[in-house]
Amino acid sequence: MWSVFKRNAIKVYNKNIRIPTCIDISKQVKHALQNNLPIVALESTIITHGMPYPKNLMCAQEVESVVRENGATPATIAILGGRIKVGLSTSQLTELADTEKKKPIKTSRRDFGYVLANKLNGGTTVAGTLIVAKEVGIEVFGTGGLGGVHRDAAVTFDISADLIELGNSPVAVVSSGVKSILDIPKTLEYLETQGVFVATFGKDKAFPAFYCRTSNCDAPYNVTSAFEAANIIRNHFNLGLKSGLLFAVPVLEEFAMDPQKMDKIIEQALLSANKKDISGKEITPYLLSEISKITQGSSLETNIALIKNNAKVATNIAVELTKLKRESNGNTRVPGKYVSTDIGNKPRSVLKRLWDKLRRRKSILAEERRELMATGGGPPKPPASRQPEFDNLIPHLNFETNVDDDFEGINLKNNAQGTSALKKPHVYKENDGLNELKKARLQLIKREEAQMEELHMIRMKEAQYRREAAKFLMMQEEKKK
Ligand SMILES: O=c1[nH]cc([C@@H]2O[C@H](COP(=O)(O)O)[C@@H](O)[C@H]2O)c(=O)[nH]1
Repeated sequence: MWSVFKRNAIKVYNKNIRIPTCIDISKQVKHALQNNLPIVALESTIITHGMPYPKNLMCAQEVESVVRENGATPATIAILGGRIKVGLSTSQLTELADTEKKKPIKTSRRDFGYVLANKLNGGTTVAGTLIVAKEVGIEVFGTGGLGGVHRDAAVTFDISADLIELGNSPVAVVSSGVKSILDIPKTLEYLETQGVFVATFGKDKAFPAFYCRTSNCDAPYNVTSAFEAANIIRNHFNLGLKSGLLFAVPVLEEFAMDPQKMDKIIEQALLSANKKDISGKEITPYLLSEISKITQGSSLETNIALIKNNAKVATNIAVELTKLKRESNGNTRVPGKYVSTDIGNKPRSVLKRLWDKLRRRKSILAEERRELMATGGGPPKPPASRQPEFDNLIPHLNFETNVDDDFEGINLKNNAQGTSALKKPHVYKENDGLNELKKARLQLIKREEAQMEELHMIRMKEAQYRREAAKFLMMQEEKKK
C-alpha cells in the first residue's frame, strides 16, 4: 500500500517491517513488536487539544496504566521536535501536555510534512495515529471519540479525515462512537462507503454518542466479548482487507450524560462557535472546551472515564488477538531462536549455528526415512531420538503440504501407498482385522508421514534462514559503506 513515508534507512522489526527513519520507537514498544506481544496505540490530540493541562497529562498517564494493568504495552503516538514518537517517556508526555510552552499542532494526514519540517510538536488525531500505527504494525488502537461528518457537511464539506484514514488502515479502533455534535447517521453511512467494519461492544446495537450511551442510530453489528472482536479482526486481516474496524463502546452508566440535556448543550456550543466563526480543525477542540464550561467540568469527567474504559476494552481485544495469532501460526510453542521475527538481530555466527543444526537434523531424518523405505514391511526400527523443539513445533504450524518432492529430491508420491501422503493424509483404523505384518507396515507409514511433514518444515525453515542470512550480510555490507 502507498505510504506517506520515505524509507531510505531501514530498521528491521516484527514481520520485517521497514520503519521510516523519521519514527522513533520506544524500547518497550520495540520489545513488544519484536516478540509479538499485545500493544495498544493511543492518540495524542486528546492530550494536546482535548482537555486542559494538567488534567490532560493525568489522563494520558492513567490511560497508559490501564493498558499496562490489563496486559498490553501502551504506545502513545505523538510528534516531538519534528520526530514521530511511538511510546513516550514521562518527560516526553509532560512536554507534550504542557501546551503553553511549545504549542503543539493538531496533526492529521495533511499536517505531518509541516510539523516534521519545522521540528514542531504535534498531537496526532485518530487519522494521524492510524497512519503511524499502520506503519509500525500496531493493530489495535484505543481512543475517546472518532471524528465524523459534521452536521452541516452538505454546506461546509466538513468531514473528518479520521473516516477516510480508517477506510485505509487495517487497524481496529475502539472509541465511544462519535459525538452528537456530528451527524451520526451520515458518519455511519460514510464508514460503510469506506468499507469500515462497525460494531458496538456491549449488550445491543445502539450506537453510542460519546457522552451518551445511545444515539438514534444502530450499528450494523454488535459484539459482546473481546474474543469475539479479536476473531473478527483476525478474519478481516487474514483476508487482506486494507480497511479498518470500529468497535464502539458506550460510556459506563455512572458517567453517562442525559441525551436530551446534551443535545441542548451541544446546540449552545455550536451557536457560540458559529458566532466566533470557528471552523475546520479548530471546531472539535472549541466545542469540547465550550461543552466542558457549560457543564462545569462534568463533560470532562465523562470524557476521561470513557477514554479509560475504551483503553481497557482495546487492551482486552489486543490480548485476545495476540493469542489467536499465536495459536494460528504456532508461535506458542516455537522456541524463540526459531521465530523468524527474532532473527533480524542475530549475529551471523548464531544464524550459522542454527542453520547447521537444522541441516544435521534434516539429514538424520532423511536417513531414518531411507531405512524405513528399505525395511519392506518388517517390524519398525526405533525412531530417531525425538527433539522436542521440533516435535512441539510441528503440530502447531500451518504449513503448506502439497509438495511433490522433498529437499533431497525424493519423490514423496512414491511412498508405500503410491500416492502423496502429504497431499491427502490417510485415516488408519487400528482394529479392522489386519494381520500383524500389515499393522507394522501401517505404523511405518504413519511415522513416515509425520517425518515428511517435519522434513518439509525444516526445508521451509532453511529457506527462511537463508533469506535472513542474506539480509544480514547485506546489512553488514551497507554498514561497512
Ligand atoms: O472527544 C474528542 N473527540 C475527538 C477528538 C479529536 O478530534 C479529532 C477529530 O478532529 P476533526 O474533526 O477536526 O477531524 C479526533 O481524531 C480526535 O483526535 C478529541 O480530542 N476529543
